[in-house]
Amino acid sequence: MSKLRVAVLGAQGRIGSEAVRAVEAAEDMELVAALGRGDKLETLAETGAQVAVELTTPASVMDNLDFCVRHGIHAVVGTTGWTEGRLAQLNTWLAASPETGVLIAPNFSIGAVLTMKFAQIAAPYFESVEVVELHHPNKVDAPSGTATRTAQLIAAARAEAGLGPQPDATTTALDGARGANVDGVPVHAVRLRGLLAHQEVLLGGEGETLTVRHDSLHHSSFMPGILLGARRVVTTPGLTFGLEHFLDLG
Ligand SMILES: NC(=O)C1=CN([C@@H]2O[C@H](COP(=O)(O)OP(=O)(O)OC[C@H]3O[C@@H](n4cnc5c(N)ncnc54)[C@H](OP(=O)(O)O)[C@@H]3O)[C@@H](O)[C@H]2O)C=CC1
Ligand SMILES: O=C(O)C1=N[C@H](C(=O)O)C[C@H](O)C1
Repeated sequence: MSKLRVAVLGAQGRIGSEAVRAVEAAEDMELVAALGRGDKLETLAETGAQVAVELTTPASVMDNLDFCVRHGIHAVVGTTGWTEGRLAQLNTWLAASPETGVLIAPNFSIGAVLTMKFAQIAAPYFESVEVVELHHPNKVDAPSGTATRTAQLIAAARAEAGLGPQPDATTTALDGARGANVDGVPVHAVRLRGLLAHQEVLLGGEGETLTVRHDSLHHSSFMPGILLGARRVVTTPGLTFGLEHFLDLG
């Protein structure tokens, strides 16, 4: 059977360099391009890449995806910075290239995907919920894509269960003291040397709390998700948001 032809964008970066090694080590894949900033996107077409793994920056990702979708190259995207406007733009591009698939995964690690799922399940049963994400200090965006997605899922689960606003008597606060407000869920971002990627979801009800915590201790935690995404995206046209759609989580 022929190997899946995979390219990595952001190949010299922290996660991109790990993805290059993972693709090279995968028996069913061939690494056909490893591109960094300034490299020509035309290389993707010239090398016959079927899937581009996009691991760059929020400032670069849209131009890269525009090129990929126009050339019918499927994409597996870990880069953060997704807004409603950006997703709408991407869907417009995909509508003009209906055979092409794009997976955007706020987090490729199975533990992080499960954290989101567990938080979603727990959310209707607790009056209060806050998200704390903790990352290495070289991270350029805050809050993390994972924390933003987690808060959105929690907010949707609360709304569906008919829960109102959270209790919070704060009337005076320093800027940022209560975190970022993502759909009514406070999200706090910590940047600390020594950390990689971590998240806690704190849930509180009368007389009890529940904490769901996940730690990515090495970039290898993201690799099985990236490889799974590359294998599945080629037969999944359109936009898929979240790796959970490629997992059987029940
Ligand atoms: N979904 C997930 O599971 C994960 C997502 N991420 C996300 O992935 C992204 C990358 O993270 P990280 O590796 O830590 O960041 P890095 O800054 O280490 O890596 C980004 C790399 O992309 C390069 N780059 C920038 N623009 C382009 C471009 N147009 N074409 C090709 N390469 C480009 C940068 O080059 P230069 O240094 O020259 O600017 C750099 O080498 C972030 O958005 C992060 O949040 C990270 C880990 C897991
Ligand atoms: O920048 C990182 O490192 C990470 N970014 C992603 C995010 O913003 O959620 C995923 C993971 O947290 C690591």
